Amino acid sequence: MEKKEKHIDRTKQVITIRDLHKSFGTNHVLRGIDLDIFQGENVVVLGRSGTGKSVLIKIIAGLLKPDKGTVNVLGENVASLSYRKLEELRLRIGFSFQNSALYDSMTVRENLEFPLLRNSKHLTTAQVNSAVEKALEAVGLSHAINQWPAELSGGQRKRIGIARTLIMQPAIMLYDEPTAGLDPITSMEINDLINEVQQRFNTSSIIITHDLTCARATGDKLAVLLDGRFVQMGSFEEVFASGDERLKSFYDYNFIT
Ligand SMILES: Nc1ncnc2c1ncn2[C@@H]1O[C@H](COP(=O)(O)OP(=O)(O)OP(=O)(O)O)[C@@H](O)[C@H]1O
Repeated sequence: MEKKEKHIDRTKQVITIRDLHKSFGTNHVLRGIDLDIFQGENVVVLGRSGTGKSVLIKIIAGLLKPDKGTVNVLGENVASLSYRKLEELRLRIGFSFQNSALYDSMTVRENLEFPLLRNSKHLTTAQVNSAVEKALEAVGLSHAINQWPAELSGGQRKRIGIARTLIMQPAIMLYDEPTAGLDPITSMEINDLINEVQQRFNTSSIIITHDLTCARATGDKLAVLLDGRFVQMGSFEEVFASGDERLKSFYDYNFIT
């Protein structure tokens, strides 16, 4: 799918990170990260395994505490939030993690209802049904509502996982390796879905990936993490036209025509 016209609102900063540091013992993982993400913007984070990409998104979601620096998400300084405020903030962040598996013992409908019933107890049955139908429609799987996860393909399960996240109407989506383990055609469909979610719900997203086709298809901006810092930041074309040897050394990007 061609990228549609983007609606990035550069007056609305959704995530602002300054001089972020994080160590585990002597392992100094993040060594001064700066990042700005605007409303409606998709940012792809690239980097070798173990460079701290997951640590970064866990800090953004308040699951890990920074050692130094500031992380502002949706107007809140994450490190200074009380437990209750952090819970409220997390409800506005959708996680599509590799291991965010569906519950096999629940139908698709029940999987989608689960986060709603747990977090929005005041909703009527009609409101829950409508939210489930809307989320399934957004991922193109309305017909799967009564199916079991085991009856779905890997790509369909990924879509249902994204629908389960969308049902909470997040302002920010965090995708951790969304195309990992999927064939190229299914991967392209997930890339299209990431863009559709961005267009339709005006979300800002961080997409962690090793898949350069995904990076090119979904990223308005790419940030390349190396040795705890972003060493490149820009559009796909800018980053890969840079001729940076550090990129060439670990990405065989010649397969992209
Ligand atoms: N809770 C933790 N305790 C101790 N060390 C951790 C913890 N979480 C992450 N690390 C370390 O931080 C470093 C970065 O890990 P992280 O999972 O962020 O890498 P990544 O870039 O996401 O890798 P991959 O691409 O393989 O998922 C690794 O050295 C890891 O061992």
